[in-house]
Amino acid sequence: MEGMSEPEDVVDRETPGAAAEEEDVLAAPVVAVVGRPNVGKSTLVNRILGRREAVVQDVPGVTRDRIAYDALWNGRRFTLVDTGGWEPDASGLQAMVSAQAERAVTTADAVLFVVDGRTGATETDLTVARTLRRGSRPVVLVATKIDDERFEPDTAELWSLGLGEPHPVSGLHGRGSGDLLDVLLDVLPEAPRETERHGGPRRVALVGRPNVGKSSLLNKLTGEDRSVVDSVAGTTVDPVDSLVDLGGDTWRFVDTAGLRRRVNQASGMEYYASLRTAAAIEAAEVAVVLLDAAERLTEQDQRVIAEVVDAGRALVLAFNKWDLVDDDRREQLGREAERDLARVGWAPRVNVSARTGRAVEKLAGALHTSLESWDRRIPTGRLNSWLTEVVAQTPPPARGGRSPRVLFATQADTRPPRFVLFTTGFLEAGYRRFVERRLREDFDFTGTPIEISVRVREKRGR
Ligand SMILES: Nc1nc2c(ncn2[C@@H]2O[C@H](COP(=O)(O)OP(=O)(O)OP(=O)(O)O)[C@@H](O)[C@H]2O)c(=O)[nH]1
Ligand SMILES: Nc1nc2c(ncn2[C@@H]2O[C@H](COP(=O)(O)OP(=O)(O)OP(=O)(O)O)[C@@H](O)[C@H]2O)c(=O)[nH]1
Repeated sequence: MEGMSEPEDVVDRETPGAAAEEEDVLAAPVVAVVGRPNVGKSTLVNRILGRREAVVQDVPGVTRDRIAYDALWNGRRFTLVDTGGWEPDASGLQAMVSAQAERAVTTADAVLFVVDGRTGATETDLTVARTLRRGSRPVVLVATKIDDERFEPDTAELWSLGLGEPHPVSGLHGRGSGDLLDVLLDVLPEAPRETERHGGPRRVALVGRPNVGKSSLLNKLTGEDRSVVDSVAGTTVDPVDSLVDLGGDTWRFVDTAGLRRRVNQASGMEYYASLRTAAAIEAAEVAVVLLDAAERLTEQDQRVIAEVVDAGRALVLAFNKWDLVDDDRREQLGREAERDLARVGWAPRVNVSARTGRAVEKLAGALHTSLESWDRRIPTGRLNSWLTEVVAQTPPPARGGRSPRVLFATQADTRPPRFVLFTTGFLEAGYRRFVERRLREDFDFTGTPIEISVRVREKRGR
């Protein structure tokens, strides 16, 4: 930049157009940036983006800990996901960064693992490296803050992480970032992620507050005698999944080790339990939130549900312990659900009993329904003819004497369905909710959250 050592301009200055290229954006492979706080992730991301900071996912409250950007290098597009922004917590830092790495491994096509090149590898870095080595995604090891060649020899030590060659860069000045991106593109899959989606069983998270019967249900689903496959006792970051045959399909219940090892649920493990819940949801495509039908719905139930929705995963609500539910309780539960579960009125519900095995096969149907909605794409043409009609019937409310016009819409993504409305002005949240309700009525999005964002288009001066 300011005449420092070999400044590199890392970004092609081509600006991606809005709607016409939406498909390309979709197909772009995903690169997750993982690393401890303060190692220079954000600086590196900004360097790669040329400080354009094109926020793709700008819906507040939806992606608290992940921000995705469109990036372009040598004519190839990819989506860069900055997984930073954790509040470091003295006791939990290692676990948090590890969980973040686990998510990256399950959700990204490649990982940029960022280590402070001057500090060297810390305990946390070693733990993360272990997680990344176990995953199947290519990892590019980045040693940051190498502002000039004097520091370069220090980075050799990072070979010890077992992730191959460390790539020294200076996010601040750009040094080495071009080479890094070349290496990254080499390991990135050419094919869009879509092609990968059809391999393997679909991933399910079984979550819920303590004592709702998660272990019991899992045991029912897998058979009580199924041996615990995890051999590393006492670790909290090992994701161990269970394969479950249900309704003629095999499902991968993710991160179920904690459910099997009761010993881990001793006192003081609440923090880890919540971390696990978050990691399982992130790793899954659909979450079954288990509720205790015999008891009142609680705040904690609501929180778990909100976590699933905020993470953008498909959702199934399962009321467990149905063997304890009599007519009175059933009526009461109906009222509670109407009041407390209105926000997820779109989620399929099944009433099960882990104890008796009642209706557990019905879970399969609900899982399929939710996942189909989660995957659903409405072609742009159809979406727009529908939208024209909806807007004509009920135009957006005027603000300051003017009514914003809705120009067109596109479904920018699936899993979950994300829609972008292009408008001439601000659209109130109420109107967005109205559009969501109509979308649900007309296109059946049972079981999936929907995101709607609005882009205000500049006038073209005519
Ligand atoms: N000298 C030097 N300092 C850097 C470099 N990259 C980052 N830093 C500094 O390191 C500090 C942390 O950088 P960030 O990019 O915010 O680190 P981060 O990993 O995103 O941190 P979190 O937001 O906590 O995840 C800042 O003070 C940066 O200015 C670099 O290449 N050289
Ligand atoms: N009557 C009845 N009891 C059940 C049922 N499912 C689980 N329970 C009981 O509820 C209690 C909690 O079940 P768990 O399977 O340990 O619940 P959990 O959600 O795994 O609990 P944590 O490990 O604390 O998170 C146990 O006493 C179970 O026997 C059910 O369908 N009917």
